[in-house]
Amino acid sequence: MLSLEKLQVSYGAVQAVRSLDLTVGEGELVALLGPNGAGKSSTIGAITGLVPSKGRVLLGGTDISMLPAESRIAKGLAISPEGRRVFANLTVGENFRMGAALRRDRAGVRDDTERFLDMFPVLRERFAQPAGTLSGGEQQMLAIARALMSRPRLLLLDEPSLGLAPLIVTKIFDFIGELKASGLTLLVVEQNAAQAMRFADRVYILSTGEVRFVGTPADLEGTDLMSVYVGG
Ligand SMILES: Nc1ncnc2c1ncn2[C@@H]1O[C@H](COP(=O)(O)OP(=O)(O)OP(=O)(O)O)[C@@H](O)[C@H]1O
Repeated sequence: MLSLEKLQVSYGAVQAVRSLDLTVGEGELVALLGPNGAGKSSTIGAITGLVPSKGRVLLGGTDISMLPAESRIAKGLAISPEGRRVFANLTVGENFRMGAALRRDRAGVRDDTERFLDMFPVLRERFAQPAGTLSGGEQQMLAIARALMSRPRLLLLDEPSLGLAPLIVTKIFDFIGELKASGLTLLVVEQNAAQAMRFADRVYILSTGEVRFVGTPADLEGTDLMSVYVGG
């Protein structure tokens, strides 16, 4: 579904990502782990087209490297950004509609809205409330639901656990597990390795812009890679 070939991201003299090769198969959940400054957000930015990069980004076999960010969304990419960036002044309902802005199937949009409100009942209670008044965990749920409203082929989740209480983090990852079970393809960037590994088929560990490990969570057991690079 996603293939990164020799991806490079530089900010002036800083090489944030160096020749990264990464794949996410259809229906797979891949976790991208690594310490602060490893290049995880830069990788996500390069996939969405919001950060300039070199190398190739293929979505479903099609090279999207040259496409602007909005065209990539139209091709089936969606992101729940780091820091739960919802439209704070818009209501929860309006955030849902923004996520579905490119869709023309009204009945489908209605059905999906109901589906995600069933999954996150608290968002139904807050439907008419400005998103900025939600708690951190509620905003994270909304950011994910909004991304899902575009009916993506591939969902990118950038640090869904950031700044949330452990109980909420577990809830968010339970939901991510449900999304995977429904057949969605996911790339999840996380500092919280234990949660990310619960449902991951494969794990990439990135440090200073380079891959240090690729394999299954089981392959990681018995190595000291987690404590060396991720601290857990
Ligand atoms: N706009 C920028 N200008 C200059 N350097 C940047 C910029 N954005 C990121 N960097 C640098 O690139 C490197 C990778 O940053 P990136 O944000 O991709 O890492 P990360 O793995 O997402 O880290 P974190 O987990 O702390 O969010 C870091 O050294 C960072 O300082």
